[in-house]
Amino acid sequence: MVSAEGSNPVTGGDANAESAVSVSNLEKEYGSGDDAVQAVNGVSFDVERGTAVGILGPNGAGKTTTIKSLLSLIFPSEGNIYVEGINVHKEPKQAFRHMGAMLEGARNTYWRLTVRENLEIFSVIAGLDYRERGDRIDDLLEQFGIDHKADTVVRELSRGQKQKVSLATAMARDADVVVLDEPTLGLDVESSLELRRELRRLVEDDGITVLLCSHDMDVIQDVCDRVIIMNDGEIVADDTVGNLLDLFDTQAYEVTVEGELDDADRRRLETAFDLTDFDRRRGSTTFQAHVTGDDFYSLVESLRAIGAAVEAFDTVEPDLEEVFLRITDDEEDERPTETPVAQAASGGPR
Ligand SMILES: Nc1ncnc2c1ncn2[C@@H]1O[C@H](COP(=O)(O)OP(=O)(O)OP(=O)(O)O)[C@@H](O)[C@H]1O
Repeated sequence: MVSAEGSNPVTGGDANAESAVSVSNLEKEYGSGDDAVQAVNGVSFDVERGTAVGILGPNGAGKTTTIKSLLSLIFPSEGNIYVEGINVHKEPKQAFRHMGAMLEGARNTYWRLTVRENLEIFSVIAGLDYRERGDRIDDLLEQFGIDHKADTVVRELSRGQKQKVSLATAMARDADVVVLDEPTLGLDVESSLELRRELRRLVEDDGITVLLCSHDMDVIQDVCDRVIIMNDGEIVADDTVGNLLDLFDTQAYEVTVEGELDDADRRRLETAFDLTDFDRRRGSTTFQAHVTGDDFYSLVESLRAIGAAVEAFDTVEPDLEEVFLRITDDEEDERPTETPVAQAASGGPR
């Protein structure tokens, strides 16, 4: 597993004083006996104050279970979670004073109440007095661009507006740590971009710590400093977005050869090299070659040997989606020692 530089693994269940969030050896098993499901298996990570961390993973990876444990909505089988140094399961009320949550589908708001009433409730919970509340609510309405909807009931808002109210209520609590589950789900491009900008602003200008779970890689790439990738209840990568992209940088090439490569040649090449995304059309064949160093030259030799004239070799710039797919595919293939992730974890080349 790749570890984020500068992060401090937590051991023995102690809170890490430097961290806004500290999760150690988290385990959660649902059910029992033959029906038992190990949803989370030994997950540990820290989130530094004033940073944004994204949790990515395929369906069933254990992301929601981790988030729900953090919000104390479920009790883990093992492990400890601290928010601002407070154990969320032993002292949930104290921990909640520091936390705001935005759950998928704006489920953390009261849909029958108006936007302003929702913000009132959450600022009362936050302990703000009457005068502070008025100012805070006006600020939030303006900040999130929903002041014109202040007296509308949440149920009647668009999806994007509901998401904004949901984030505003999380902020009404004056939270230090905001936990978000699929914050941009169902939003149009413009609203999604706006919400991403707002989240980044909260981190950079207000020093808020953000932990967000999303299937939307663009959101994670735009908002987060660091990404944790989970698979099968475990963390399989944990590093800065930049480092994870670097890990796969210049390791893939898009190769275009003249002619439509026949199946026998394709199979021969695939046996020797890691090739993907074959596309035969209009008199040429394109594929991606995941090769490094000497393998690159061997591939050129092999193409020459089968008489395939190379039209173009382009470096493929990986995005987070590519990184994610390759890391989780490698896990599925149970070939961890051959992956760049495993190499990096063992101190190998990056
Ligand atoms: N209440 C429950 N009872 C039994 N099993 C559960 C329960 N909740 C989750 N699971 C199982 O635990 C595993 C992890 O689920 P979890 O919802 O945490 O994954 P996830 O990464 O959030 O997935 P998704 O992206 O689909 O939301 C899955 O195998 C799921 O079926």
